[in-house]
Amino acid sequence: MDILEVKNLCKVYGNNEIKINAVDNISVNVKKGEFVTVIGESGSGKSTLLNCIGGLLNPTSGEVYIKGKNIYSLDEEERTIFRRQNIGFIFQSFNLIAELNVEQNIIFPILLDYKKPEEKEVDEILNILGLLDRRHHLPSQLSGGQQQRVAIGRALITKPMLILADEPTGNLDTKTGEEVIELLLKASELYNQTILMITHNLKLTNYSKRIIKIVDGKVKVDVKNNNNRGN
Ligand SMILES: Nc1ncnc2c1ncn2[C@@H]1O[C@H](COP(=O)(O)OP(=O)(O)OP(=O)(O)O)[C@@H](O)[C@H]1O
Repeated sequence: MDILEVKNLCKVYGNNEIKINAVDNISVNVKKGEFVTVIGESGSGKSTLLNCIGGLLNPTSGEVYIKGKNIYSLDEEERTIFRRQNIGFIFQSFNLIAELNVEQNIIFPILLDYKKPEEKEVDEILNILGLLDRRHHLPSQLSGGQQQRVAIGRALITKPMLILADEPTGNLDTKTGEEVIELLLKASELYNQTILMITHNLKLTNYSKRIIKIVDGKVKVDVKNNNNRGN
């Protein structure tokens, strides 16, 4: 079964006078374990698409199935719980909580579900992301690349099947960006997770087997990349 099915998705911003078809009838399927990069010019609709897929932004029409569940058939509260349990988000601005240390930031999503984090699993994530010796540091005491690794840890800790990443390397230099993506792939392979990642950095598409190009809210190209290094 495909982990993600997007059917005839549309998102229109504005009203009759100024109407923007930000996502214009997109249908796309993604299999479990796939790493897909999403590219396209600024304003082409990439973030809108990702936010609709992630249940953060209600589409105007169309359907999003995750693990066979139509997420927009759920009410808001059900969707929030489903999202927390099944989707990990990584954003360009790391969105860490300044007052919490590395370990506390990573386990935060588990605490939100009133669960107790497994020490072994936290150590495993810290280890794979190279953060074991930073576990008690605050975000302000970390480099950009380290902060993004914490954000990745936070996205992975609940072992969601789907990771949605919006320009995760946008605030990092090229080398750090590549290192972070390599760690993201290593970690997600461990849990057989599916990743949909928006990037402006075409070099990063080399890591993925599949590239989707968005033009004016539509899927223009959906190709398999033979030159992949990751996955
Ligand atoms: N809240 C909003 N209200 C009105 N229009 C919006 C809103 N958010 C986005 N848009 C418009 O929708 C279109 C798609 O925007 P979106 O942010 O999805 O593009 P993007 O491809 O992610 O761009 P970028 O690469 O610059 O982040 C753009 O024309 C944008 O101006």
